[in-house]
Amino acid sequence: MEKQLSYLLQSVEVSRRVGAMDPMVSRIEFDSRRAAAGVLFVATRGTHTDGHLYIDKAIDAGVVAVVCEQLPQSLRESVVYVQVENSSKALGELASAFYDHPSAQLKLVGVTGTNGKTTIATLLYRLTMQLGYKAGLFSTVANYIVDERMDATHTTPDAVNLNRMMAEMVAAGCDYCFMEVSSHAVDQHRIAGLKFEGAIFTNLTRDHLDYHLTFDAYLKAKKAFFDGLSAEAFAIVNADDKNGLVMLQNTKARKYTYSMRSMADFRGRVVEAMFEGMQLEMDGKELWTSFVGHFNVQNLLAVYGAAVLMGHERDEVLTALSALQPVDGRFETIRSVFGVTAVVDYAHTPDALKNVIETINAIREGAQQLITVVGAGGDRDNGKRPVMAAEAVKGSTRVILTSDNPRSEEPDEIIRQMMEGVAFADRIKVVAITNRREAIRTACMMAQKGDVVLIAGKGHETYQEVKGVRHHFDDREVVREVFNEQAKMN
Ligand SMILES: CC(=O)N[C@H]1[C@@H](OP(=O)(O)OP(=O)(O)OC[C@H]2O[C@@H](n3ccc(=O)[nH]c3=O)[C@H](O)[C@@H]2O)O[C@H](CO)[C@@H](O)[C@@H]1O[C@H](C)C(=O)N[C@@H](C)C(=O)N[C@H](CCC(=O)O)C(=O)O
Ligand SMILES: Nc1ncnc2c1ncn2[C@@H]1O[C@H](COP(=O)(O)OP(=O)(O)OP(=O)(O)O)[C@@H](O)[C@H]1O
Ligand SMILES: N[C@H](CCC[C@H](N)C(=O)O)C(=O)O
Ligand SMILES: [Mg+2]
Repeated sequence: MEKQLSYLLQSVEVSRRVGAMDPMVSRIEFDSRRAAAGVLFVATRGTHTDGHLYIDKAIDAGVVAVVCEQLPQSLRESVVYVQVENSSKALGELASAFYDHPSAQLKLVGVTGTNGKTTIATLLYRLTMQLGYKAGLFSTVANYIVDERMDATHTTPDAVNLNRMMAEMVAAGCDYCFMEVSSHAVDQHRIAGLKFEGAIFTNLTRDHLDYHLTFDAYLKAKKAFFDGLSAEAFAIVNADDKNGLVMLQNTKARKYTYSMRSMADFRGRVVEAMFEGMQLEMDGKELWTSFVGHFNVQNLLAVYGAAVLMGHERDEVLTALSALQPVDGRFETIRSVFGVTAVVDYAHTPDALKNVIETINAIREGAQQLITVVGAGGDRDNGKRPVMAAEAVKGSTRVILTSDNPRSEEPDEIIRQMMEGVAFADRIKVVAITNRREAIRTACMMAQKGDVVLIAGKGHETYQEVKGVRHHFDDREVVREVFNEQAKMN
């Protein structure tokens, strides 16, 4: 597949062009290490370095054209230079044009917010497939083209990979595509040039302040997604979150809300809750679902609302919702033969942790203990560490602080920072066990019949990242291992 440079540039606002040739472009790359003959190199500014520094290296590797924000001081004759105001944005637009605007050939729905994105996007994908359509998915856990699964490296891939995979979805006959839209992706224009049919907002609470620096900047990144929607798109937001309506302030899209508390276009409430699931009332009808927790009612309302707005029949959607199963690593329960329930959950923000703990406390019986095992990621927002520990202590009988992808940091230092959030009087409830396997083992050993062990933060992850190396690690495997040993010892 090749495209003429002039064709690609029709989708971009060009400030200046140097070089009269109109070469054929075989690929678009934004990393000079992948540059080669026939490539169009887009120089983008990053968080560690600046792609503009590698323009000459890319040319040495044979690229035919360079898109950049600033022209190099000395220009070479073998290439065409294209100057644009924002090259990250241009990258999205060029990638979209290169793959023949696949997002316009799909009904594309994006989900943003601090928590719930993976859950909602995955459930929409599964529900749509269940209704008989072909669909694609971009999520933190995995990407899908119809039934074909691919590991995901990011919550939202870069613009080139996004458009490449969307083109594959089109070729595979997909009508729909569901994707998570992370705040990083909006900020870095990974979604520039995409045509969205709909957008969903879940909630906004503390996370990623290492990157965005202030909560306001984080909010603005999420809102920019809604500001960029077209008038034909729908925007559906959680009215129970205080920033839900803020997302709708400047959007041209058709506006809808969902809520468990107030008047909204899509409403729902819990009739009965237990570990196995919830009986819900949605849109005036009752249904059984295999999900637990108030936050999942909000997630299911978002799924229901979006499905209805995409034109599916309400009753059919409710029937399909009832058949859906929880997403990998989200409130996954494992029972021991001694009546201990382990819950493995991806709660890695203070708000998610609070919600999961409240959910467990609402359904466990009073006399039983909740033992929480939790850590906080290295090289990520360190301000959330003490708050996560405080949330864990508030709702649990005992807490074991441990490691969760320390990355380049010292695990004990992360735990020390978490411990700072624990009031002196509560320290008696808390122990630190740096080795996550030992932490989980200890929690399972401490638990008695009827107790709940919450293992938070890693959910579906199958690795522990230490000093740049990913070691195989799976919370669920460790729990099963310990429970099996206990069963054998008996
Ligand atoms: C902080 C961040 O988001 N970084 C992303 C960003 O890279 P960067 O800004 O660090 O890039 P850089 O290293 O400064 O390089 C700048 C430019 O120079 C180019 N370069 C660099 C070196 C060279 O020799 N030649 C060259 O051309 C690079 O290709 C790049 O275009 O752009 C890259 C390409 O799109 C991403 O892979 C990378 O994600 C990193 C790996 C990452 O960890 N991102 C996380 C934080 C992230 O994106 N998370 C979100 C949300 C997670 C969630 O809550 O679910 C996600 O969507 O996954
Ligand atoms: N609507 C919600 N509100 C608050 N917490 C939620 C909600 N949905 C899920 N959670 C909690 O957040 C965790 C992560 O959920 P999910 O993976 O769906 O979120 P995400 O937005 O995709 O996260 P990430 O930013 O890491 O991709 C869950 O394991 C659960 O504890
Ligand atoms: N996508 C999020 C997930 C964090 C999950 C947690 N296990 C961690 O590694 O911090 C991030 O990269 O910040
Ligand atoms: Mg996600």
